[in-house]
Amino acid sequence: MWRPDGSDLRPWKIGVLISPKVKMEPLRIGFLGGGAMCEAILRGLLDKKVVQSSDVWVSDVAESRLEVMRGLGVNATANGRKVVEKASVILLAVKPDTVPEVLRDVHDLIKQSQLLVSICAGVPLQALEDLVPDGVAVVRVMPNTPCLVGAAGSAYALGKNASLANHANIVEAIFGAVGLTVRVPEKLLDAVTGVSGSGPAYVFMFMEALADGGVCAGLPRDIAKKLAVQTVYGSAKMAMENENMHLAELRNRVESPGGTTIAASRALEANSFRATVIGAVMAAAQRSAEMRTKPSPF
Ligand SMILES: NC(=O)C1=CN([C@@H]2O[C@H](COP(=O)(O)OP(=O)(O)OC[C@H]3O[C@@H](n4cnc5c(N)ncnc54)[C@H](O)[C@@H]3O)[C@@H](O)[C@H]2O)C=CC1
Ligand SMILES: O=C(O)[C@@H]1CCC=N1
Repeated sequence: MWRPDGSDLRPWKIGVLISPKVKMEPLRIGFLGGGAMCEAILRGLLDKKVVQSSDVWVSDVAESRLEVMRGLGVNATANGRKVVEKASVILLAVKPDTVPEVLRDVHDLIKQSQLLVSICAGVPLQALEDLVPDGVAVVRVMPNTPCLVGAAGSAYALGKNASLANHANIVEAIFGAVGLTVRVPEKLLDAVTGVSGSGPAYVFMFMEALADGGVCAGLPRDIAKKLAVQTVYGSAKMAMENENMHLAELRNRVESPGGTTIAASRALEANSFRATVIGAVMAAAQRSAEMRTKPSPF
């Protein structure tokens, strides 16, 4: 269950809550890749005190990223092998096309007692399992950048060696501390990427356009931005607090007969707003599926 403030979601408590038989050690997390997502997850975990900074190791090839990590008080190194030696959970957070070389470099160090968690878009469990020693548990997670503020939406799928009682518990402890988590069959992770993995970008774009609309209608930019962001935040809060109500019902309550909102809704429909958003989700989901065979050229 998601608790927006992340309270009482420390891993040992999760272990007790979900399965009284599971006794979990404090997490030692090793990130391979210290970029934007590592930072978002890590800041969220440190903020919620799910791990101590001394129990976190991060490797990156960029010195500038290692500096950022040292600034967070965690152990930072250019050597991924040191990270794997220390961690109980290895969190793979490099770009998808870098995954094979990064895992080959540490292959001989990975033990069956460790869990590999990959957040890399489009990289299948089978490919990950082929890159680690036999029997090692692997979980694929698709989180999103709101990890940073404890409001992520993450979905995960368990690999063939990962168990519900143990490995799902660990993943829930990590990603549940920084937002909502759901378990899905792996085949749905491309769709998840289209909705929530990439989703924050569409929402930021929408807020930007909403603010621009305000400026177009005469508002000063700072006021337009504040109102646009608050409107998205307040609407999301209402949708969460009325989860049994259809989203169209919430919309209809704003649309007074003959009023301003229905005029705007008509303009949005005339410009295929919903079809455009659905098309964007499909484009991201298709790109996620395609990344298995066509990696990024960049
Ligand atoms: N950015 C997002 O919103 C989301 C990203 N993801 C996934 O997370 C992964 C990371 O994405 P970002 O953090 O956005 O990318 P990023 O480019 O910010 O971070 C990747 C980091 O890996 C480092 N790196 C490159 N080669 C390395 C190596 N051999 N060893 C160690 N580090 C190395 C880079 O220097 C960089 O700092 C990707 O696979 C992406 O698909 C998943 C969900 C959301
Ligand atoms: O754009 C990307 O490929 C990554 C995966 C999900 C969000 N960002």
